[in-house]
Amino acid sequence: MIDDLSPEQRDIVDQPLGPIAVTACAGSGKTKTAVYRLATMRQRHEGPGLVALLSFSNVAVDTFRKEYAALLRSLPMIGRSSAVEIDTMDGFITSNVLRPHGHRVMKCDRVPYLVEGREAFLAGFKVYDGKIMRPTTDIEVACNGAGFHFTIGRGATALPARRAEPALGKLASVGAYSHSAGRYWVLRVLREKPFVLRALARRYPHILIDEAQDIGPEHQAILQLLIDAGSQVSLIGDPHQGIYEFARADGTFLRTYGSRPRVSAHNLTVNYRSLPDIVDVANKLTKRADTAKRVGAVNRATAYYMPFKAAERDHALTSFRSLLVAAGIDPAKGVVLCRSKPLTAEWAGELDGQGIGVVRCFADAAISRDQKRNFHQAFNQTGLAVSGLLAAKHGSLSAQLARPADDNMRRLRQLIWSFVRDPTTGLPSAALVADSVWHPLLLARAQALIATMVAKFGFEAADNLGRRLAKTKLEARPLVPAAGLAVDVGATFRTSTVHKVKGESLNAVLYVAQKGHVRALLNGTGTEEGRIGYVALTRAQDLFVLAVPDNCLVEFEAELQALGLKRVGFVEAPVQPDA
Ligand SMILES: Nc1ncnc2c1ncn2[C@@H]1O[C@H](COP(=O)(O)OP(=O)(O)OP(=O)(O)O)[C@@H](O)[C@H]1O
Repeated sequence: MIDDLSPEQRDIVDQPLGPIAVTACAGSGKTKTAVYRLATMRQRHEGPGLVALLSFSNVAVDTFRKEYAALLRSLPMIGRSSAVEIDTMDGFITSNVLRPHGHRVMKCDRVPYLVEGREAFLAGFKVYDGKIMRPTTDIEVACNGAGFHFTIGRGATALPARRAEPALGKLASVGAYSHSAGRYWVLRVLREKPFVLRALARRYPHILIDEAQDIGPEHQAILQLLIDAGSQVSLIGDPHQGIYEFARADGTFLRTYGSRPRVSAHNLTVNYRSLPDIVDVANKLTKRADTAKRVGAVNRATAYYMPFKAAERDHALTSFRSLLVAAGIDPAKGVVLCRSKPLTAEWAGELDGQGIGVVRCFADAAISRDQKRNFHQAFNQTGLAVSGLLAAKHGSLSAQLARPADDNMRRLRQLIWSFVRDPTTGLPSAALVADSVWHPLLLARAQALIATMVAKFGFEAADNLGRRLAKTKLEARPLVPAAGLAVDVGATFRTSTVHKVKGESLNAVLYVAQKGHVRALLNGTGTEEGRIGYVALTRAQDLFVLAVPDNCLVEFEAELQALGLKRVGFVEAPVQPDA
């Protein structure tokens, strides 16, 4: 069954059942290794319980599910057992602990639900930070050994437990929790209700965690409880790709796990994704000696740096396009990566959002639908807006829409989907001038939608819909520029933050760096900023271009060249034979 694995992958897959730790380089086939390992674990595990494969993004989980299903189809001898579970780490703890058992510590009379932070009813849930009242959903909970440490706000102001815990408890009493509070409640369930922990460890005797460098202290504490209760936990990941330090995930668990007694440690050192020049640059950054499986064309560089002027974005993009054409890569496959969301929006040509509160949510939904073509996001944003037009007691509407539990909720979901989909009768087009054309249409249609929800679904509307739907901060311009509506996707590159493309393989990458990002990249993977640059670099299969602000080029040029990057200036696109 493991013919198409490399020897080092096969060795990992073939290990006896029991905890293992795999430290791997970028592009080393962790996905394939994890999926095959899951299959052999399942095959070897006798007795009750499930084998779980957990990761940290929905995209990774979808990929694992597809690849595992394909593996099962191609290998009838391992049976079509369904006794594996593939989920995100948060999905796993939500469905196994929070939803079935959260009420035991949250003291609520309903199934707990996640709030995003913008739901209107949250206005009634605030906490005093010693100076001002702040939203309870802004409380960050950190696991602090056997206890917890609470902070709030951008400055991470410490919040005493005597204030934080009652505030979290009040929100929990209506069933609501934020992302951060969710992990707090899970830990409390597992620590305070030992029978839940025992049952969980029995149900999941083997757990394999992918992207294990992203395990933060709270997830680690949850896993440690499971290990102590008898689960065998294996980790696979790349410590150089740890880019969730804001969630205090610094890769320590993965780096040290292999030295624990009874945990066998392994490495993956062959990069199947990138051409050798790119792997060489990656090796210099990580001080590793990984090898490239692919072979590059003679005399063609694949890793470049390119000076650019901040005010001349189009010029830089044209140069990137020329490089793609010269390398024989379809320009539509080029991806522009940026460090931050605002920089990404700037390079994608997006304008700032408009409106406030509920109207801002509707405006964001129109932009998601008409510019980003992301209908799912548009639906979620509309759900949030609609819940802001209903009485506070319907605060869990967005969560219910995401997982409709009965026919009534399914019908409502359809109604809201029709509103989202149709710019002529529902959510008005983002191409309309926001304050004078888009807003009056939205006002009438959103009020009609709420009237239907009241009459046919028994909801209660919020007070003063007109005020909630006011046109404050809408401007005399469309929500998106006319060009942003172009369906000609070939003309524009996909633009993304580095975080969003983690785990992906991309043909060609333009990493748009600011001065600090270049410095961090050159310094290697010892800092999170450096690891973000490393993740951007290692997504590239055939071409990597680092865009460096021209006013700091002199400072960096020698180091860029020492790293193995070649300088590119403006390159004319060769004339196409069929042009
Ligand atoms: N044994 C193999 N032979 C040939 N190709 C392989 C092998 N294993 C993996 N690959 C290919 O290598 C590429 C990279 O694999 P994958 O995306 O799983 O890498 P990864 O280890 O998750 O990388 P990263 O952590 O950088 O995202 C994929 O295209 C995959 O099909």
